[in-house]
Parts: sequence; structure tokens; C-alpha cells
Amino acid sequence: MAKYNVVFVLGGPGAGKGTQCENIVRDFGYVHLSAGDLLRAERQRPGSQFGEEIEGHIRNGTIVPVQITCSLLRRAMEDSGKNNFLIDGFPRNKDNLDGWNKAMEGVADVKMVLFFDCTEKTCIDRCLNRGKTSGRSDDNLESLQKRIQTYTNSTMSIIEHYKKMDLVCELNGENSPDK
Ligand SMILES: Nc1ncnc2c1ncn2[C@@H]1O[C@H](COP(=O)(O)OP(=O)(O)OP(=O)(O)O)[C@@H](O)[C@H]1O
Ligand SMILES: O=c1ccn([C@@H]2O[C@H](COP(=O)(O)O)[C@@H](O)[C@H]2O)c(=O)[nH]1
Ligand SMILES: [Mg+2]
Repeated sequence: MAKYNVVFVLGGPGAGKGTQCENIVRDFGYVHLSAGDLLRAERQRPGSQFGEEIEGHIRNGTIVPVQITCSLLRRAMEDSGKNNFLIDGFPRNKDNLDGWNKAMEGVADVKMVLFFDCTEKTCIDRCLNRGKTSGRSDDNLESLQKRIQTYTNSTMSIIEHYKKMDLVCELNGENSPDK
């Protein structure tokens, strides 16, 4: 049996992944690992050899190579000392999926994918609103348009892949957070 149980949490930018992961942690005790948060922390880490590369991808809404993201996720999983994880915002493309499967086979089992479905307009409005205080370099209209393009062109097919495996639980991201 694999050491770790994983629920992937996917959806467009601003669909509410982070918000709902906090609720699930509060009610069910999973460990929440946001791939985006881990990348932002690595970008800020003094001496990181990946800082500039990560920032370029974040601003452009493109996807960081899987070796970087998967290593950060794996280290965070090991450091937590826990077994049940919500992995938020990963895998986002085929490179992510293939890299994860290769590195984590026999180590982590993907039990389910929570997919928050949300309209483009809601995603953009929420992220622009969040951008007033978030300090995120990608909560602006130019980056958001690129992030949505990446989501449509690269991430939707990953959700479809897990749908075929009957692992996707689809939720309406337009609902209020409590609902
Ligand atoms: N259901 C909701 N209704 C209204 N506002 C919401 C809802 N869910 C989240 N928000 C707000 O929308 C913004 C984006 O939410 P959140 O950070 O959870 O999204 P995310 O999917 O993690 O986005 P990203 O991919 O950009 O990290 C936040 O300001 C949050 O408070
Ligand atoms: O697996 C991942 C997760 C994130 N990124 C990059 O980070 C930004 C922001 O991610 P959020 O989930 O919205 O916090 C995303 O647009 C990517 O550029 C990544 O490359 N790989
Ligand atoms: Mg988030």
C-alpha cells in the first residue's frame, strides 16, 4: 500500500480551490499543500536557483517544469509527517501528470479529484478583487488572461483524464463558500 493518500484539487484561477481546502482542513483534518504557494515560497527563498524561472512562469501564467514542483510537493509531504493530503492546483498539464506518475508511483495514491467549475467571468472578477490586497504578481488582467488560456488548453485535459478514471467529483464553484 502506498504511503500517502492524495486528493487533487483543480479548477480555474479564482475558482475557490484554496478557500475550500481551508474548509476541508478545518472539518476533515487533511494537510493542504498548494503547489502555487510552494512555488511562491521557493521563489522567495534566498539562494534558490529557480527563483527567476518560477517568477517568469507565474507572471505569464505558464507552468513550471514538473521536476521543480513535484520535488517541492514531495518534500512538503515528507516534512509534514502526515499521510492525507489535499494537493491544490496540481497537476496542471501532461508534463505535470507524467512527472507525478513517474516520481510517486508506489509512494502516493490519488484517491479523488475535486474539480471546482467556475465561469471565466467569475474567475477574473474574484482574482482582480483579490489582487487589491494579495500582492500576487499574477492577479492582474494581463496575467489572468494567460492563466485562463493555460487552464483551458492544458489543465482541462487533465481533468478529463481523471474523469475517464471515474475519480472526479465536480462542484459548482459559483456557489457561496459555505454552500
Ligand atoms: N465561493 C466563493 N464566492 C465568492 N468569493 C469566493 C468564493 N470562493 C473564493 N472566493 C474568493 O475569491 C478569491 C479566490 O479564491 P481562492 O484563492 O480560494 O481561489 P483559487 O482557486 O485558490 O485561486 P488561484 O488558482 O488563483 O490560487 C479569494 O479572494 C476568495 O476569498
Ligand atoms: O503546479 C503548479 C502550480 C502553480 N504553478 C504556477 O503558479 C501560478 C499560480 O498558481 P495558483 O494555483 O493560482 O496559486 C500558476 O499560474 C503557474 O504559473 C505551476 O506552474 N505549477
Ligand atoms: Mg489558490
